[in-house]
Amino acid sequence: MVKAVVLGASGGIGQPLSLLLKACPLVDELALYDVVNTPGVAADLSHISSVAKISGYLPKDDGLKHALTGADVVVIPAGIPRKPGMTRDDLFKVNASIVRDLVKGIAEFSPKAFTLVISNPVNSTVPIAAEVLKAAGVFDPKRLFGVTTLDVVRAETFTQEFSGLKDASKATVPVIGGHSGETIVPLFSKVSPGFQIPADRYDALVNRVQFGGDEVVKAKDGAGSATLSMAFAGFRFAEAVIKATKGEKGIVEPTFVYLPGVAGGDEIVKATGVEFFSTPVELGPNGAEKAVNIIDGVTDQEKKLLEACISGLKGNIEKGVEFIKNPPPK
Ligand SMILES: NC(=O)C1=CN([C@@H]2O[C@H](COP(=O)(O)OP(=O)(O)OC[C@H]3O[C@@H](n4cnc5c(N)ncnc54)[C@H](O)[C@@H]3O)[C@@H](O)[C@H]2O)C=CC1
Ligand SMILES: O=C([O-])CC(=O)C(=O)O
Repeated sequence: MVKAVVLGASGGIGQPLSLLLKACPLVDELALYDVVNTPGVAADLSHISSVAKISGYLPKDDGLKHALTGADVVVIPAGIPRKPGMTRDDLFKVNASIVRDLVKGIAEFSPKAFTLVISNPVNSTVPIAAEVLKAAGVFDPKRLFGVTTLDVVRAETFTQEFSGLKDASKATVPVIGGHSGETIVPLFSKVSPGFQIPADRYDALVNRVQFGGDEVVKAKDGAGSATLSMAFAGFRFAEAVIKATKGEKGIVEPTFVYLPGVAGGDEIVKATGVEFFSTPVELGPNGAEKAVNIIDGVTDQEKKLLEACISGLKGNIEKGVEFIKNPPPK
């Protein structure tokens, strides 16, 4: 039995993500929670003739508690998206407390659930989630993930003309670091099957992966950021976690984790100096089984990208940790 929960289920990401989870035969029960509109979204999805039993909750009548009780996988796309001219960090003011409060609910009602954080800024919201779980005494680093899959999906898509693959998702194009601008580091030297990026296209391609989110924000012109591609990516990662819990072997996806709590993570902390980092992670029945170090042997160009990534990431992580350890006055 797998119970999946979406917190922020009525939003631009939440609705298509809930649709994909409702259609997934691996999901037996799906609970939707949001501050608005969940009864309608749940009623709509309930007419779909798939396996998952669906329910929708609002904050009233202990909605969060009922949504989370018995959860195996909780996906969080709650919070405001960017408008043109904003950075992801500009979302911190609003989204930090949204994520904090939802994760407090997870700590109380479903402390063993796999928690997948989509809400931006991921570089800070995941450290916030970790600190909340730590404070409640229920933090298991193998069960907390920042969802950076959209960066990987973009990298696969934007390199398709070089990989030559009809189905770009069949390529492995590792993207590591964090999830904003220069903290996003595609490792084109580590693609498989091996293919070459022409030198004169390298900078533009790196930039497109790092700032792919801006492309969508600009095109939506004030109506939000990536939602459909994010729902695809969020579902891909959630499905990978679910398949791994069911015993499927060999599933490796980049994700933003607390490295000291994951096997192999210390080596990456030593190499990067940061404790939260997105790296390919082998998934298993208990979540993040192993953090794979793919930094060794990167090119000089990639080393430079990593330096910029790490200096940006440090501040983002610190900001999230501080938000819980030394909360701002109300
Ligand atoms: N990790 C990633 O790669 C990506 C992350 N994002 C982020 O995902 C978040 C959501 O984006 P959209 O779905 O486009 O925004 P949206 O505004 O369309 O939806 C957000 C939903 O969250 C709900 N919400 C707000 N406060 C809540 C609370 N306390 N509890 C439960 N639900 C609450 C809202 O009612 C709304 O339905 C944003 O922070 C965005 O930046 C977006 C794309 C990619
Ligand atoms: O750009 C944004 O704000 C949303 C996001 O994280 C992405 O599309 O990668």
